[in-house]
Formats: sequence, C-alpha cells, structure tokens
Amino acid sequence: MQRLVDQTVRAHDAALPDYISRSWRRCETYGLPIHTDAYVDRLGSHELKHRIEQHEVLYRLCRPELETLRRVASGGDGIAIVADPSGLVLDSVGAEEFARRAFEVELSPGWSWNERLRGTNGIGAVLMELKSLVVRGNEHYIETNRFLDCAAAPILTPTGSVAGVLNVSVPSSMASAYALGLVEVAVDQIEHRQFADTFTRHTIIRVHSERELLGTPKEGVLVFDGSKLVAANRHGLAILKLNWTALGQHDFGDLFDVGALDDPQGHIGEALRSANGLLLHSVKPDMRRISRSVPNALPRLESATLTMPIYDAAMRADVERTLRILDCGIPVILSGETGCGKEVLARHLHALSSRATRPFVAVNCAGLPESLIEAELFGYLDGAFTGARKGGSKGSVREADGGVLLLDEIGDMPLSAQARLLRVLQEREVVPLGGSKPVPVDFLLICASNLNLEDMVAAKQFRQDLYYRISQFRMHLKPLREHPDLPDLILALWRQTTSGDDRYSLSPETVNALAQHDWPGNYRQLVGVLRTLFALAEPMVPIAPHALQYGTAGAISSPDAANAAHLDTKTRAILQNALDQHQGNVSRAAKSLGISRGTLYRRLSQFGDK
Ligand SMILES: Nc1ncnc2c1ncn2[C@@H]1O[C@H](COP(=O)(O)OP(=O)(O)OP(=O)(O)O)[C@@H](O)[C@H]1O
Repeated sequence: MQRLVDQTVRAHDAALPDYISRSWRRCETYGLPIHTDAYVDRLGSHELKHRIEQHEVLYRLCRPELETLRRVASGGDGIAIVADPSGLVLDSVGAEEFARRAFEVELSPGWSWNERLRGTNGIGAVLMELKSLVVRGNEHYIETNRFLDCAAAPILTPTGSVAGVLNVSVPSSMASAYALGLVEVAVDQIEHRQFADTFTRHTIIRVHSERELLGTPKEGVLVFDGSKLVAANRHGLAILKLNWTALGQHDFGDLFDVGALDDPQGHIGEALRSANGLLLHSVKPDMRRISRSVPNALPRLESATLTMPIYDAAMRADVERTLRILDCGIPVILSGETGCGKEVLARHLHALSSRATRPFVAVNCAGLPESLIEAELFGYLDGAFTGARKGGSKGSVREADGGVLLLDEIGDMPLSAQARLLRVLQEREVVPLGGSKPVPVDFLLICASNLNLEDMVAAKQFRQDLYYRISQFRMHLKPLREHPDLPDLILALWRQTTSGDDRYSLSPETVNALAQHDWPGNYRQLVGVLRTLFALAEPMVPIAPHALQYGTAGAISSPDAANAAHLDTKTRAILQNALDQHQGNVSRAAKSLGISRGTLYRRLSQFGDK
C-alpha cells in the first residue's frame, strides 16, 4: 500500500497543489486504507442535536448561505455543507439525486470528515491548512470519494479561531471553477454577520478604501473594547496589514492617525487615516468625540441600547428565512398582536442584513396625524404647506435610503398616503411635497401590522394593489400564550433582565405562576413585570410568587399599563408609597415590602431618588 500511495502522489506531483501532497503524506502516516473508508461511526441524533446546539451561532449564520449555495452550485446539482471545527457535518442542503449519492458517502449531518478518518477531502484539508482550497476528484485520498469535487473554506470567528468549514461538493464531472469563489463570498457574508450578533457593547468601526464597499461583507470590521482592538474580520486586518496576533495588542491611536481626523471638507467621522498612511472611508462612531474629548476611549455604539431579542429555535429559523427574503429586496410584513416584538424583530433583521451599517428608519403610521403623514414620509420643499419647517424636510423614505424602512402599523396609513407609497415602491423614487423632481431611493421595506389587512382590503380601507406589493412574504409572530415553552422563555428573559447576575433568581413556583398568565401585552408586558420583580429582588433569595402582588398583578391584567417605563414608574410609586406610609423610615418601609434596607436604597438610587 505504501508503494501505491507513493506512486499515486508521484504520478500527480507535477500538477498537484502543495496542500494535496501534504495531505496525502499525512494520510500515509495515519495508515488509512486507500480503497475504502476506514470505519467511521455516525453521531446519534441526540448527540448531533447537542453538537448543533454547541455550535448554534455557526449553524444559524450558515443556514441562509447554504440555501444560496445550493441554488448556484453547478446549476443546483451539488451539495452544500457546514462542518464544525472537528470536521463533523452539522448541516447540509443539496440537489436530491446528488444528495442521495452524497448520503451514501456519508456527506450528511452526523458524519465526520476529519482528514484522519476520511483521508484527503475538502473539509479535512481546510482544517489542516486553515485556508480556502479545492480538492478535485482524484485528489481525494480514498477512492470512494473520488466522484466528488469539493471547494471549502474556513469560517473564522472575530478573534481568528476556526468556527467551522463551509464546503460545496459537486460531481467531479461538472465544472466547479466558480464553486470556490462562491464559497468564499458566502464565508464573507457569514463572518460579517457574526459581528451584529456578538458585539453589542463594543465600538465597531467599519473601513474600506472604497466608499462603495462600506456596508458590504468586503468591508473591514474592527472592534474596540474601550480603545483596544479586540476583534476584527480578515478584511479589517488585511487593510491595516495586521494579522490575528494584533488583537489585544493595539490601541486605536496606534492604528489610526487621530490628529488627521479633521478633513478639510468637514467629513469628520467619515475619513480616517490609518497609521500606515492609507486614507480610509469609515462608518459609525463620532470620531470627533474620540479624538477631542476622550482620547483612547471610544464611545459605545448606539446598538448597545437595543434589546437583543430572545427567540427559540423555530423562531430563529423563521427569522433566517425572513432575512434572506428581505436581503433580496422583497418587502416583508410582520404581523402579530401588540407587544409581540414586531419592531424589535425589524431592528434585528436590519442588524443582520447586508445593510446593517446603513440607516434604520421606523415610522409609526398610527402615531402621526393624517395631515402630516405624507410630509413625514415623503418629505417636502421649503414652504410646501403652512407650518412646514423652514428649509423643507427630507422625509423618512429618503432618510432610509441605502438602509431599511419600517412602516409600523401600516394598516393605519391613510388611503392618499397609500397611493403615494405604492408609487414610490413601483418607481423607486420619491417626489417631495411641493416639488416635481423625483429623487431615486433604494431601501428595504418592512411593514408591521396588528390589524387584519385582508379584511381591510375587503372593506376597501386598504388598497389592494399596495397590499399585494407589500405582502409577498409574511412572518407571523405568535402571541406569548401560544409559545411552546413559556417557562424557558421566561427564564431567558429573566437572565436578560438581570444581565446574567445569578444572585437574583425566580423560584420555580414564580416561573409557573408567570407561565400561567395569558399575557395580552405579550413580550412588552412580560418584560415589564420581570423588571419590576428585579427591582424588588433580594440577592440570594429566589423570588417567591407573593412578589407578584407588588404592582405586577395590575400589569398582568392590563397590557396598557405594562410598558417598561410605566412599570419603572410603578415600582418607584410602590417604593415611595411604602416610605410615605412609614414617614420616611427606610428600615420600616423596606420591611413592609419584604426587602432589605440595602435593596430599598439601591432601588431608590437607581431611580435617582437618593
Ligand atoms: N424577542 C424578544 N426578546 C426579548 N424582548 C423582546 C422581544 N420582542 C419584544 N421584546 C420586548 O417587548 C417590547 C415590545 O416589543 P415591540 O415594540 O417590538 O412590539 P410590537 O409588536 O412592535 O408592539 P406594537 O404592535 O404595540 O407596536 C420591546 O421593547 C422589548 O422589551
């Protein structure tokens, strides 16, 4: 066998890429049989599920890309696979006929494609070489795998470790010249999307030497904790001529010429000069603030204040599907009762979309007087109507240009504005009130509604043509009472409320009691109640059901009373009331509430009362 390997390698040597020769030599040392697979066991479904959970982010981020790859890889006759850092296949999608053959060679979830077990193959070789590569038919070490051509690339985390491998396999008779390029583009997308998920509390700077490439997966992404560079994507490092060892080593001031921020045209915050002299375009933080008032300390991103939504697996799959559709430019409509998270989801979709760095503009169509809604949406010229702002207004549609526009409560949009909106969607341009010159616009549209738009169309309260235009894809958000596992969701929301501080906990009885409610105000109401419970919580004392009496009972029965701000006010009123009843005696007030003095002080200072 030894001789056979040597011969085969030698026969190919001239044409063989180095990484294939290296892999064959390694296989030789592993002592793998060349004619047939070594014995490889498949992971049981339970273990596989566990493994997928372990790599949940990778799995989730790869899903949309797998779908796209399946469609494009060799006209659909191929299989796209994602494997974890050990080479275990977590997920695959493929053309049926080919998938059957691929399944026979075990290219499906639960099987490992580690080189030690499978010989030279795309996934295994990527894990050894840590670069994107192609393994063609005969370059596979084991004969049974030689009907495949594989193009694969490593997926790196924002700190440079391997999150997994993306691989496309096609029959080796088919031209696969583009496959590697496609895989690399998909990996760019996946790596780019990781940043939206992971770094909500850091400052992210996005740079590129070409302004047009900002906001695309080709942009350089640099993540700073304070002023320290702590994470990046490969493009970000390449632009600054750094490698992964730079993380944790460099300060913002080492990397950028802070003194050169004031560019003559006044584009402060858009132009950055790297320490190696490159002029870069950048998006996001207010560089003026970094350079002038807080040298070496970067402001936090706005998104730090956003709620990181909590979704179960089924919901996440829906979110991914919706994201794919939206990213293709198709309008999506989010429906669901009040408080079930339509706006939160819209913001999340924006953060995950290819337009994450462009504007997100939300307009509440129910919150505006009918007479103003057109002006608000489509903008107006100076003096367009009495009371118009001097200098005119751009309007929300133009503000959302390049990004995402959310039209909340679209069912409340007056018919005249509906007609105008339809024209904007058809023509992709907007004419401001009082003007005649159309302005081109490009935005992704999300509509949200808790009304039944079909009924409104039937009652002629909503234009049918607009309805068809915006309702090509609908995602329905279930009310909390239909949530399949409310106790789990309550615990997850609790962890979010306490920022994971496990000194504060809900007793199992309290979780049960909360899970019994039907939550007409949905997430908004539940989040509000949890905040109140946290406000009154004692460290190391699990919250008992009787705590639900403190104002939360009212909140539970009345969705209107349940928004967070209202509950904060309510908590404060409870505390104040107790103090008043005990003539300002903190110890007695605390005792009457069943909390310690320290906790009462802490909560009062939280509300700025002490
Ligand atoms: N998936 C989620 N995870 C955690 N919290 C959430 C989630 N969805 C919503 N929330 C909480 O519920 C609140 C209300 O959500 P949101 O404003 O998106 O609801 P909505 O469906 O748009 O309501 P409305 O129809 O009344 O405008 C949010 O501010 C947030 O605190």
